[in-house]
Amino acid sequence: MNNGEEVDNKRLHSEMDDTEGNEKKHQGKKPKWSRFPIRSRAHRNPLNDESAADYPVCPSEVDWKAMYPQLQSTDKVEILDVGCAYGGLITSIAPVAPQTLILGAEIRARVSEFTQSRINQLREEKPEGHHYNNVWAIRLNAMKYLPNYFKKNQLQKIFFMFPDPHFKNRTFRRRIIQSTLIAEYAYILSPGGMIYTITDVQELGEWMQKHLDEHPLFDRVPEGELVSDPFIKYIQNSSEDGERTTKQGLNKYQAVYRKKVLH
Ligand SMILES: C[S@@+](CC[C@H](N)C(=O)[O-])C[C@H]1O[C@@H](n2cnc3c(N)ncnc32)[C@H](O)[C@@H]1O
Repeated sequence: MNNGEEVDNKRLHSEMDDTEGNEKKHQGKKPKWSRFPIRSRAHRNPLNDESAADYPVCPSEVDWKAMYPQLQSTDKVEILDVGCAYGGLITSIAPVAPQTLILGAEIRARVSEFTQSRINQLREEKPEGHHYNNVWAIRLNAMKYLPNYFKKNQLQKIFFMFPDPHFKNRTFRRRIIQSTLIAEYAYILSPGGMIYTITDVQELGEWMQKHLDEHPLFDRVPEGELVSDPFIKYIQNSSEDGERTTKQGLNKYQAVYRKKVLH
């Protein structure tokens, strides 16, 4: 058991609680980026991706200071958004968890560059007085290179918001939630750390839940417990797909899991 890491997760939630006033201030005042002036192929094949030479060999080789200008030596990323696209979720939670380093991982290079420009602009404009120095996004194929960036037990939260559904049987192995990858997510998550999933595709929701339910290192967090989770409303509406599905009135299938604390 690692009490330190469990406490960290509680600290993170209380950070969100402490900033409730701050959070209210931000509601409905999120910077508007209704137009995304880039075109990028909607899909890349994550299994056919670039070579390992494009990535740092291990977490200590990553230039974190270049991403987070106010980084202190003990700071580390604690929240990861996999498939962050244009950064809707990460830029929404940055002001309400101001002491926490948040990273978005996006496989499409042009999209991650766009998200970086968005964050740089937020850093300049400081809407609502927040500095946005605690958030960044990188080009990263999360199906292959997460352990190059994150140490064992490092993260408190991983978000999978509206991942690509890959509908055809022959492309199921491209889905971001599956047994071998869940083992990798478990490795980089702290004991008590959480995985958040949401999709508007029922079949994919059932797939993600089945695979996470079956994994011995995770327990599903009961819906009742999520009522008091300060992050839950952000997974519903703050990413671009979250906004889109809300506007379209689509059903959303969410499930949250906690990594077991083994004694
Ligand atoms: C359907 S979009 C959802 C975007 C965002 N999460 C949202 O809720 O609006 C899925 C995103 O995941 C990205 N993606 C797909 N496979 C990925 C991978 N292996 N690693 C990182 N990003 C990936 C895609 O490029 C795309 O931007």
